[in-house]
Amino acid sequence: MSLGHEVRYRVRGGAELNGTVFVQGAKNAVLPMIGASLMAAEGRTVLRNVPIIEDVKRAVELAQAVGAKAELHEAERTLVIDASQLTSPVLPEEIASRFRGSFLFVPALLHRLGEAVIEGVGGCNLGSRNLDFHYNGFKRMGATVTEQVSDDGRGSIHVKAGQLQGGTLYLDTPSHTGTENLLMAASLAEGTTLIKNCALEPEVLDVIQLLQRMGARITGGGTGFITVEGVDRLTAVQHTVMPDRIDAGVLVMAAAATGGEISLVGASLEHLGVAADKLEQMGVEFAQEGAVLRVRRDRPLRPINVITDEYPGFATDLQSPIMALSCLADGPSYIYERIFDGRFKLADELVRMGADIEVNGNRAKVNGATPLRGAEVVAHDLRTGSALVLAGLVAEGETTITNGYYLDRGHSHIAERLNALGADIERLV
Ligand SMILES: CC(=O)N[C@H]1[C@@H](OP(=O)(O)OP(=O)(O)OC[C@H]2O[C@@H](n3ccc(=O)[nH]c3=O)[C@H](O)[C@@H]2O)O[C@H](CO)[C@@H](O)[C@@H]1O
Ligand SMILES: C=C(OP(=O)(O)O)C(=O)O
Repeated sequence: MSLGHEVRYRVRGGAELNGTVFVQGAKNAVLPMIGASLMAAEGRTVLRNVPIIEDVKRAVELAQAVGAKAELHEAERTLVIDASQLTSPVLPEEIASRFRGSFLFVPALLHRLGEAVIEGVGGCNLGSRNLDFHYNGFKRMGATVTEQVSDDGRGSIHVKAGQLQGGTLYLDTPSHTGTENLLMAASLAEGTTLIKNCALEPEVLDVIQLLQRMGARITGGGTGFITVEGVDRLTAVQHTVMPDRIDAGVLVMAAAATGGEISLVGASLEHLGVAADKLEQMGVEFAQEGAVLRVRRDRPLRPINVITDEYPGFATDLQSPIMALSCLADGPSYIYERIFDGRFKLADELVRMGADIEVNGNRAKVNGATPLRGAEVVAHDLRTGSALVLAGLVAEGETTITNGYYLDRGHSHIAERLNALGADIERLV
């Protein structure tokens, strides 16, 4: 199977961005929602405002691989899932290893089939990305977790459970997908579950809303302590996926990089958390007008200090884009990456474009402002990809970004949307 790494993006820099752009539905909300929809044993779940991205296409393939009927109606941005006949507990490597969200199918498989076989979990390669919080939680609910190696040396993890039992669970740190997985597991477990140290991300709250609509009894979302009273069954419902705050943040930074004024339909300043404050300090002006966020930057960018943190802290997924933006700010910017230990591969690519960046472990110093020039650069992960698009928008000449599949994993029609604002970007296959 092609990995799609031959996709490239060509960006010609120099244009100011102006106009109106739509923020896509949230990748990190729709993926757990697809997992949740597999818990409904009857009826059809209808998810609206679904982003048309590669991760969603993989999730649809994975839902089909375990026996569900899943139809993605791209023009309507609507996904219809009928999970009445789940037939296989296996998350096959060729699909599951291409996106992190595959692991969010495990609770549904445990409840519906009594087991899940995980042949691989993908996602951006950001250093160590363990799943111990998830496995420990499932075990505390009565599941057994074993690793098996087949004759050809391929490993897989088998999680088995009769009826999962409620109990007291915790996350060592407030893991985003960890919270979602334990919430889903607890929703159909017998008895009451308390989950401590839960993630507060807006996507987690959106997933809770979907689960509640399906009949789950969940309280405490957004507080760090969540209580779930297990129920016997969940019902298929309709839900509209929240807007993607990371997509919104990248679009804000595109306007910040080029200057100009854009209106983001569906963006919420509140969802940007501390990132909004940091961008304001850099010189970006915001005006929230209902569901539309107006963004303008008409003075020189100032340097910034960024520490990534769980929500409402500065989102790690916006760290790469702000590194690119910092190259344009007049003076030294400091970035401290606290969530992932392998998220600075971008620095070398930006240096290739003329940036001056010193990396020391999980800290980086960006010495701005340096003029950027077009170059052939590599997207090492999704957010490196979006950061390089930002750099390409202001670089002199032409930038070619290889490994474009990563961008396609998380941004829907990014070239078309930016071109409508005045950019010059081509997706080359
Ligand atoms: C599909 C999805 O929603 N992806 C998002 C999710 O990833 P994901 O849910 O994988 O990220 P986590 O919040 O779980 O990870 C945060 C930190 O906890 C560590 N950890 C996590 C789980 C575990 O069992 N053991 C462990 O040690 C990780 O290695 C990492 O250092 O949140 C990240 C942090 O906001 C985002 O960058 C990703 O875009
Ligand atoms: C790290 C990311 O995603 P995933 O967890 O799906 O790899 C991301 O969205 O930047």
